[in-house]
Amino acid sequence: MKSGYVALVGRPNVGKSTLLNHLLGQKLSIVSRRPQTTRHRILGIKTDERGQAIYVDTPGIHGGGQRAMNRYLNRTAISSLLGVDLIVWLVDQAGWLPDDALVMARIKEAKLPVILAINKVDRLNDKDVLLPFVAEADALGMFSDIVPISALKGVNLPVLEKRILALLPEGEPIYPEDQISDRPERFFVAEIIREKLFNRLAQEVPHALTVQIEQYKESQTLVRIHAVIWVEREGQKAIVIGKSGEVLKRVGEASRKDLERMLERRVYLELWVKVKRGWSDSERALQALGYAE
Ligand SMILES: Nc1nc2c(ncn2[C@@H]2O[C@H](COP(=O)(O)OP(=O)(O)OP(=O)(O)O)[C@@H](O)[C@H]2O)c(=O)[nH]1
Repeated sequence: MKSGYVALVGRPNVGKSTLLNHLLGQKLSIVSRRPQTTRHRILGIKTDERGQAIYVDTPGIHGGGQRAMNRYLNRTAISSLLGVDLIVWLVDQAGWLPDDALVMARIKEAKLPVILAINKVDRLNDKDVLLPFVAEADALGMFSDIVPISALKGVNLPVLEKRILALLPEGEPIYPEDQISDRPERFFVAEIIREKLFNRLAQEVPHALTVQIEQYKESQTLVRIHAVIWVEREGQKAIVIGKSGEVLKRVGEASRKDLERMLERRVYLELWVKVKRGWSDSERALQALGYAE
């Protein structure tokens, strides 16, 4: 049997969450059209007869931006390379971008086997267009494998998985076979609420928003959840609440539906919107909200 840790790295929006969800066959991390929605390191665990691959989903390693949230994201991305056995680097079929140079530098430092997965090839009518990119990547001499994939359509994912397992060390499974994550349920609860907010408020309240679960009480038939949505300004609070509370009501309803499905129990969900000025730019506020490592 094979078993080990696989770091999934790549710049924001390249399709890491989509790939992870597809490989695991479950919706674990948030998928969004907006970049930088994966703030947490999520372990997705896939066990089959060949072995166990433990995926570490890293927030995008990217340049620019000196704010605390960006620093946090960069730190987690780098620390997620410590202790892994293999790196899968996801890039877009359109080619390298300036940010990719940063990722490349990190990966070289890590001195681990690297698979380059070229994603979104479903966007290409003529696959030959990829050849120069593949040749250029190959010439770098830093990849164990180069695999074109479509995370969205599931193209070539069995090949990718096969290569991943081939490169993992021999070993017995580290986690129980039926475990798919190491995150507590309340983490997924916050992620689901945040996903509904992002879906609803796409343009209006970008990253200045986070969800904190203040209370999580379960009985056999019911889960009572009390969540606070933190924003940075009064104006954003008004947007999240909406006219006569419309937005918040819809977000609550959509979240509750998903939560009841996930938790297989009735859910009583209470949402509050609160203002904490400058939270995304304050290391201390980030720690208080659970973004500390
Ligand atoms: N056409 C196409 N679109 C894709 C593919 N994979 C992902 N996408 C889309 O790309 C966007 C970003 O995907 P995500 O999976 O959220 O990207 P991510 O890398 O996890 O992004 P962050 O959370 O910002 O780190 C979404 O709109 C996906 O539907 C693919 O293979 N083909």
